[in-house]
Amino acid sequence: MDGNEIRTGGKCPVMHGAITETGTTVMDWWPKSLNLDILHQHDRKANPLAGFNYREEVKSLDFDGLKKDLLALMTDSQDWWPADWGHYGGLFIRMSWHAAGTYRLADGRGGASTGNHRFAPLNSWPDNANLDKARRLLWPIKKKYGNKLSWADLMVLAGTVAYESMGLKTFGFAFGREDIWAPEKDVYWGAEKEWLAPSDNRYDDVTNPSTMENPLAAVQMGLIYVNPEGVNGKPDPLATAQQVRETFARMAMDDEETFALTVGGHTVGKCHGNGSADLLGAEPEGAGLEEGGLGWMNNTTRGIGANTVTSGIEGAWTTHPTKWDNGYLHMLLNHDWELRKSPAGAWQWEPVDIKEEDKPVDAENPAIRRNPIMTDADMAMKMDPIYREIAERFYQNPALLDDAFARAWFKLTHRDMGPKDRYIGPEAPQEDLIWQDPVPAGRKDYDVAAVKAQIAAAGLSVSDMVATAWDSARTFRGSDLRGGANGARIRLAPQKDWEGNEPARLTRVLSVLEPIAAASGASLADVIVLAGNLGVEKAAKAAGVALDLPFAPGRGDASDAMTDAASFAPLEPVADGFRNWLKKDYVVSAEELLLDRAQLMGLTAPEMTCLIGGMRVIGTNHGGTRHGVFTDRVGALTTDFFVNLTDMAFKWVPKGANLYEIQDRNSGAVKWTATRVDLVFGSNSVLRAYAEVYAQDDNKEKFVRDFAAAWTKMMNADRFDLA
Ligand code: HEM
Repeated sequence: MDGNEIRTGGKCPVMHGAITETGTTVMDWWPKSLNLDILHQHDRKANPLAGFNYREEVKSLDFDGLKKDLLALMTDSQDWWPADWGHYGGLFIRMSWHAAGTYRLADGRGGASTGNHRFAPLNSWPDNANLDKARRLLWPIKKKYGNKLSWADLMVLAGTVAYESMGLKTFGFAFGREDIWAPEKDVYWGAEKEWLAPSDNRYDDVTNPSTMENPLAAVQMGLIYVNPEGVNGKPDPLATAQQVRETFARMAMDDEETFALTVGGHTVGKCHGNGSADLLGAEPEGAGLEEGGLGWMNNTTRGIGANTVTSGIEGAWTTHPTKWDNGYLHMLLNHDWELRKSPAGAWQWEPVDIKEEDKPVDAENPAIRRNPIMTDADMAMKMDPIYREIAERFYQNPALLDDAFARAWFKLTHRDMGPKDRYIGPEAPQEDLIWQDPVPAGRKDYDVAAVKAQIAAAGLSVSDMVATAWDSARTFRGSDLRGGANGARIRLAPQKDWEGNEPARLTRVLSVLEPIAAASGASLADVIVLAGNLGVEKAAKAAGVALDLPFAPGRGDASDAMTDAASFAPLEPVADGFRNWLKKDYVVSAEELLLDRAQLMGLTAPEMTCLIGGMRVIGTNHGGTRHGVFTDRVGALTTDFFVNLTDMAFKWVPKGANLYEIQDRNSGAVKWTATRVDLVFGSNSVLRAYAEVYAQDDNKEKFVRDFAAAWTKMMNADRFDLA
């Protein structure tokens, strides 16, 4: 049935006029229109626990009781989904890893911190087959601990406790991941329209993994990482090694971490492919409602236990798959391996020759022994020279693997939680780790008013102060809670040299602010923000509005030693619609980049509008250009940007890809120049509606107040100590 049939009183006997299915939305009619929805996800109205403060409440969780219950659950096999060898550890670990492993460094999106694994598309990715069962097995625990335990925390904890129950000394665990209640709308998982479409779609050259489209990290649509059977399903461990290296690097893992994770991951559990994938029903999102939200059901034969089909590969990696031991490297390094097909028809490596007692027993019948297996990615750990060197080293000294794995597992599962101050619970590790971007606490006891007075007397321009504070704060992204003004990393490499930070201007401004910080005891991070606030207040005053921005001291200054310069590279802006700047060789549409950045910063569409309108009249434009200044009164926080944008006295004339002239419609005289980003606020129907609000005569002061609120939100975005 389609919409026309309903409206013409056609075939549908029941009157209903709402669009209850996607497929006929505005975005379908005009696929190129800006998806402002990404700025307004996770509405309070969709949250059944609105007003509930998870991060406070989880502190009173019965941590010990929960852990005991989880340990008991590990070996409490259920008839509806029996545990392999009577232990669910492998399944739960795979669930935790798949929840966390979608994280990618490039934009910080993905990862385990929101519980997104419950929702589409992730709940139905081919690679997540049968993890719906893992979540269902956890339901009694979730039910018991209720609101005090989020799914997001539980899914990561289950894998961590599984490792403990199998004998690994973990590096710790932190609670504090708050659940979302609807699928994320902002995450780009790839352009393919078909699951597991060939890798070639997302590489310029599939033989050169670094050419994978950014910000993607997985090699095919619907996979978390690489294809276990080889590049495009063709076994070749050396080629797979290259893809593993790139994929894990995009998840922020180096060679040793990647090796430790793969080896440690496959030290326990098994692959499932003892049957035919053709007998499986649809994935959860596409399955009939009688499946109760589960997917991949085999309703024709016994498709559980030893007959489960998940990846299609069949077998365990080690002799004792429910024990944390050195069995994986023992198996991998001491046997020759040959390619065979699993019962489900997947490529897998099996030992040419193996002693009977070294084989793992069947997952259900201990009287039968089965061949161990290696995936193509496992073989990469032996065949690739760099991984091989690590393999030999870790095999000789298993304690190295224990430590490397425990640390890498902790990083994998906590990377997107932000700084360690946000960790909750008795087992949260205290050690400073470089990937947490540590920042020491700054002083709060200095005389803020006196410092502000010194800045005011130092003679910096409004534009200098506002632009520097903005550049310091704008790296913040809510996706993994990195970046931001705290730490004043803008004075350290690599940030101080980023083109978008205008190094010459930055050096000049910092040379004024640094002595003020040093003399007062305030951190430079605080002084930069204070200067920005001062600039905004001056601009408001010039527009006739008295403004006294709130300021909370206490930011700290980070050090070079605790800054992993390489991992900051992805935070570099290549475009900043707020500062009206786009790297010259960047071809993506400027307004899409603006939207992406606003989403990462956590701004709503009205907040984004205010900030753009304010920046344009304050005149912070990159390099001091006049593009998009849009006012004759630069430096005053007026509503001129919106007034002039909506005034029919002017016409917009394209002058190149990104530039426009704003001409007087009658005389043709050029008044100002603008960029695409400016004009989107006059042309997009929604953004124009916002622009009109601020162009109205009665909202001049409201604009200043709204700008101030959005500005303050940005300056404090990374003040987790204030939350
Ligand atoms: C190098 C990339 C990796 C590849 C290609 C890969 C591939 C696979 C495949 C094909 C399976 C079988 C799934 C099934 O049929 O049930 C599997 C299972 C598993 N993987 Fe990985 N994996 C990788 C990395 C990891 C990592 C990093 C971890 C955790 C740190 C991990 C932990 C597990 C566990 C515990 C299982 C067993 C699941 C069970 O017993 O039900 N894997 N992996």
